[in-house]
Amino acid sequence: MTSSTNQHLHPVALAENLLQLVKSLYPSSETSIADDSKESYIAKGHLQSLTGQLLRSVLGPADYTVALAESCHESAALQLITSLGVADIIGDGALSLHELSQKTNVEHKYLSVTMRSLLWHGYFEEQGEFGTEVYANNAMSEVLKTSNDATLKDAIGMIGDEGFKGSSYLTEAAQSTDERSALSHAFGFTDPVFKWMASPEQAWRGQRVGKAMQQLHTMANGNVTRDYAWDTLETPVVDIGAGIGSLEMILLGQEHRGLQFTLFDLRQTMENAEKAWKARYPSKLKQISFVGGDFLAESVEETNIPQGQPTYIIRHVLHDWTDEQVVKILRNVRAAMLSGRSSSDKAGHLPKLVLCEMLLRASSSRFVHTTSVQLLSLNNGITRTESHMRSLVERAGFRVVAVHELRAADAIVEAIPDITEL
Ligand SMILES: C[S@@+](CC[C@H](N)C(=O)[O-])C[C@H]1O[C@@H](n2cnc3c(N)ncnc32)[C@H](O)[C@@H]1O
Repeated sequence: MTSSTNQHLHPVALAENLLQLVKSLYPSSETSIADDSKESYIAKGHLQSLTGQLLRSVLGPADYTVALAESCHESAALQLITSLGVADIIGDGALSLHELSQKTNVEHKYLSVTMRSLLWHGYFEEQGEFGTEVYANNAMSEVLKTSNDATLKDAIGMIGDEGFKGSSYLTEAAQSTDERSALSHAFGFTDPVFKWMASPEQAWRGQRVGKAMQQLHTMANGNVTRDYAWDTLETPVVDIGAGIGSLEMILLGQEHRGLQFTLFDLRQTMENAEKAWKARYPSKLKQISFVGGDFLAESVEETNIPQGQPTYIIRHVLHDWTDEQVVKILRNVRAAMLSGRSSSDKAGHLPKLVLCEMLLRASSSRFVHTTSVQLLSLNNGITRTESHMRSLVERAGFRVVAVHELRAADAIVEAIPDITEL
C-alpha cells in the first residue's frame, strides 16, 4: 500500500496496517532486529510514513502543525548538547546537571531545558524519579559520542549549524532578487558555498562537512557499496567532485581490490584528500591519484578533468547545483571523456558515466525530503526526480542506459555519451 492511499484511513485502520508491517519485520517475538533484505528496507520506509500518518490523524492538524513548526527547537537542543560533548562527558557513569554545568562551563538552565527536550525523544536516562536531573547514557545517546565509531556528532553539527542557520533564511532567499543561497544570506559570503568552506578561515567547517557526509552516507547509503556491481566498472575510474574520496575508502576496504581511482575536486580539497589517504590508508595509495581543478570552468582544458578515461563517477554532486550548472558540469565531463575521440570511433567502446544521487520518489523517506530543503538552503541545489535527472543528462549529450534501485536513499544512473552528437 502506498503512502497516498493511506492518507484518509481511520486511525485504527492505520494502526492495524502498522502492526502488520511491524510483524513482517519481526516475524517472531525472538527477532530483535529486522533482516537486511530489500523487502525489509521497503517495509521500514512504509513504516516511517505510516507512523507519521497515524500521528497526524490522532493529533489533528493544529497539534501536528505546531509540533512540526517547533521541531526546529528540538534540533537546536540536539545541536547544543552534542556540540558540548555531553554524552562523552557522562561516559559510562551518571552525572548531575550541576556537574555537567561545571564540566561544560555552560549555565545550568541551558542544559536543563535542552536535556529534558532530548529526554522526551528517548535520549539519555534520568536516574531515579522525574526531576533528579542526574543523567546516564542509553543506546540513543551513544550516537552523540565522538568516541563511538557510529557517531553522528559531525552530521548533527553540520545540520544544526550551516543547515539550520541556512534554512532559517529560506524565506529571505526566496524573496530576494539575487541568486544568493539562503546560507549566504545567513553568513554574508558571496562565493559558492564550497569555495567559502575551503577558505582558510572556514576550513574547519569544510572538514566537519566531510565527516558529516561520511556519517550520513553510512546511515542512509551504507548499502550503496554492496548493492551495485562496482567491480564490473572499467578502470581507471575518475570520481568527479570526489571530496576526500570517502566512497573509495569504503570500496578499497572491501573486496574491490582491482579498481584504480583518480579523485578530482577543488585543488584545496585534493590537498586535504592526499593528506587523509597518506595518514589513514598509505597501503592503498598505489590505487589512488589526485587531480585538482574546477568542473564548472569554461573549457574542458580549464577544468583539468582527466581526459579519455573509461569510467566517470559523480556522487552527491549534482544535487548541489542548479539545472544550468548541472548541464554545464555534465557537458564538461562528456567533453573530457570523449577527448581525442573522432567520429570514426563512433562504433567503438564508449566510456560510462555513473551517477550516484538521491532521486525523489513517491516513496521517498523523510530524510530525502529534509535533505532536499537543506541542499536548497546551502547552495540552491535540489533533489531531483528520475525524469528530471534524465532530462538534464540528455541535455548534456548522454543517453541513460540503466537506473538501479538500491537499499539506500541513493540510486545509480548509468549513461553513455550520445554519439550522434559527437
Ligand atoms: C557533497 S560533496 C560530495 C563529495 C563526494 N562525491 C562524496 O560523495 O563523498 C561535493 C563535492 O564537490 C566539490 N566541488 C564543489 N565545487 C567544485 C568545482 N567547481 N570543481 C570541482 N569540485 C567541486 C566539493 O569540493 C565537494 O567535495
